[in-house]
Amino acid sequence: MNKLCDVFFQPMKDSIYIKPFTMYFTLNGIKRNWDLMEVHDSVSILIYNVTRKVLIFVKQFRPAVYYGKIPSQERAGNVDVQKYPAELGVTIELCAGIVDKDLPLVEIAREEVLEECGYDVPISSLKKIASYQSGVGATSSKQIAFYCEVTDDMKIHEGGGVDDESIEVIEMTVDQVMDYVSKEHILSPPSFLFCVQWFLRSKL
Ligand SMILES: Nc1nc(=O)c2ncn([C@@H]3O[C@H](COP(=O)(O)OP(=O)(O)O[C@H]4O[C@H](CO)[C@@H](O)[C@H](O)[C@H]4O)[C@@H](O)[C@H]3O)c2[nH]1
Ligand SMILES: [Mg+2]
Repeated sequence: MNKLCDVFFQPMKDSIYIKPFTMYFTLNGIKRNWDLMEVHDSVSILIYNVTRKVLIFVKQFRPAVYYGKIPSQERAGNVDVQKYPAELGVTIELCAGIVDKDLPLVEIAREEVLEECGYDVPISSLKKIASYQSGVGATSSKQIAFYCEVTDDMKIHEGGGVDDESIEVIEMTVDQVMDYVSKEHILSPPSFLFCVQWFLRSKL
């Protein structure tokens, strides 16, 4: 249960996570410009616990998702959190993290599995599924998705993330995940959908 309060929005000041730019260019003789953001690349990991045959995901409050749930006319001043509770911004995602260190991607993926989900896995257990653009309209970052099988005895702590992260680790059976992805709208990113479909297609 997330306890949310004191919510308000402000135009962004300098950020180490997001750098906005306008790109000016001439393409096929036509002068144009495009507003975009530089963001970090990322890794994501689809984790399957073979001991109990469950997929491991993370549930977390996403400010950007929450923002999207607040009607524009109610974004000035403090947000009424009774009317707009934290749950509106809670997503189900793959374990994932930004590439903000000069380390091999597979090592960053291994660290995320440990920090967010509590499983201490060997590098050799991480298999690359795909590499793709995580955004194309406003951001240019790419994401590299891995698949990782774990066993119960690799679990060395509860997970939950580091520093101010507040992550809940959840487990779903194959039936539960099939049911979840067939809902009318799911609060999960496309990378989640893609990797789950990949799993259902190639691992079952
Ligand atoms: N953006 C931002 N603004 C802040 O003000 C801000 N303040 C702190 N941070 C820090 O950024 C890090 C974000 O956590 P992760 O490294 O675990 O990355 P994720 O948020 O899981 O994002 C991944 O997974 C997503 C789902 O697949 C994809 O969509 C993303 O592309 C992908 O990067 C944390 O250390 C957090 O403390 C901010 N980050
Ligand atoms: Mg993360």
